[in-house]
Amino acid sequence: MSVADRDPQTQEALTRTETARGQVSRSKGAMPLLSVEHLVKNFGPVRAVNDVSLDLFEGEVVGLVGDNGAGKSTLLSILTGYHHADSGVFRYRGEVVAHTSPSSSRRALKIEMIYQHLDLAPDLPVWQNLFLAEERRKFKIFLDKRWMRQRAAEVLGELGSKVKPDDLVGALSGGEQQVVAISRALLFERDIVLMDEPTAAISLNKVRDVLDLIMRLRGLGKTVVLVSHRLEDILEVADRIVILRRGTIAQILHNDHQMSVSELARMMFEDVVHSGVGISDGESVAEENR
Ligand SMILES: Nc1ncnc2c1ncn2[C@@H]1O[C@H](COP(=O)(O)OP(=O)(O)OP(=O)(O)O)[C@@H](O)[C@H]1O
Repeated sequence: MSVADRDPQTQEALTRTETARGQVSRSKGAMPLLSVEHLVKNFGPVRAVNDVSLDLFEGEVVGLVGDNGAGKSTLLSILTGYHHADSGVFRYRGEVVAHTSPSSSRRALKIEMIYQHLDLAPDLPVWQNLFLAEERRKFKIFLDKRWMRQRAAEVLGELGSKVKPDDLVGALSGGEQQVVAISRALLFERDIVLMDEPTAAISLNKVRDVLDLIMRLRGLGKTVVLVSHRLEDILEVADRIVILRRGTIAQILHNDHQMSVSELARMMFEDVVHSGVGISDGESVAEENR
């Protein structure tokens, strides 16, 4: 598509990505928290992730968007160690990390994944859910319940939640359960929180709470990667928006909070990578970042 074929609204939005490119360049001095370089993942003949390079910085919210099948979930599942990349490099604070498993994701890359269907045990209280499989023991034998309850109360407080450590998870609302899942990131001092469609399964009036929670995490210096089909949520909270198309980063936009949902949707589906209007394609932006 030529520049002349593009409607004015889209052209205006595209021009704004020039600013995105500049902003990313200006952050050149900052060391990325996590860099992925040239990630590739094939499922048989399907290339789900195709040469993806991306830097994540401390205390930013990155919205990851794309059509169905664009590769969003696969990219997240590589970051969580659930899937292995066929090739690619991971750097945490500049150091190359051999990232091969969910445990290396949590411990070496400091990533916590919040799944859409929150992976919580409804019959257990909040504090037990928080420490599930990572309980603290006294003298290596007895569960240190007092300490765990106290830590649980502290992190819930940091997130500004009214949820109590002894509340039964099954009795909490969807939004409150999100708080519990996210609390684990604080408890175990993860740096990066990946969220896959966190607002898809909750009632509309609780969406606000989840978006506030994301902003609170950002305020605490955490990096959040948010995958969502609700573009209005992405536009509200993301600092940068990464558009994936057929496994490739098509664009990285700086969110100036001026873009409309329809503009972003148009950019998701419009083939602009090779349009020659100076739009930052993923690879060149990632290169600039380094
Ligand atoms: N386990 C798998 N086996 C085979 N193909 C897969 C597998 N997981 C994903 N794919 C394929 O990889 C591509 C990317 O899928 P992925 O689920 O990552 O996309 P997505 O952007 O998350 O899509 P959606 O928004 O629909 O969840 C698709 O073509 C999909 O069919």
